[in-house]
Amino acid sequence: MKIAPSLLSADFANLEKEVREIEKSGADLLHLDMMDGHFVPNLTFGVPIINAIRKHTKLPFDIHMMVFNPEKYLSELEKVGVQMISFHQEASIHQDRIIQEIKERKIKAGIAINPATSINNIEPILPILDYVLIMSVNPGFGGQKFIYYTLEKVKKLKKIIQNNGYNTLIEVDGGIKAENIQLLKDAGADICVAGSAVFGKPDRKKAIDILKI
Ligand SMILES: O=C(CO)[C@H](O)[C@H](O)COP(=O)(O)O
Ligand SMILES: [Co+2]
Repeated sequence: MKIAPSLLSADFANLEKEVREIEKSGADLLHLDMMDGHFVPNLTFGVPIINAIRKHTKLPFDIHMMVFNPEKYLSELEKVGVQMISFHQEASIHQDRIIQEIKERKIKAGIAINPATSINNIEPILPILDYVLIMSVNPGFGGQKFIYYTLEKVKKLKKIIQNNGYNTLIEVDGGIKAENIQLLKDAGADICVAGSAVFGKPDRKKAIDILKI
């Protein structure tokens, strides 16, 4: 299973140092939470900041867009050089079109779903998705408690993917820590995002090693 540290819990005044350190600490991806203050009640960073940190690490960039009108940012993100983009099922009524637009740019396309959203809503588009991002907290903030009922969605989705022979990966995001990561492995998660459990710790390498056990 891959670990994607979320920059949301990093020291925003020292981003260059933070991303260099996380690359050396064994992170597989860098998870970047774009929030617009409308889709979620919080504002983080946009393309200029993502572009600034792109120069300091070779880690694949996993962009989690918690924004309305996600299609507005695709062209700029392509220029920056990002490898994965997910947008929220709840934020767009043109999901198929946006997925195609991401894939045309040779970027992996994912759809994110809130804890209260059923996976039935995304079943029709599973064949064209590279990954599904299952939120295990309500989007908007780092450091929240893991919502345990979302594990059932991971298990159900894994079965659908396996039964149909799809290549879709499952990423889980929110409240993931050493205490619950085994449950996510057992449920079939391929990528786990961890913000406070990695950037919130003084020794990031040790934090990632613990999650990978
Ligand atoms: O998308 C997110 C919040 O909306 C973050 O990726 C997530 O919360 C990571 O932080 P933590 O591991 O501290 O929960
Ligand atoms: Co996220």
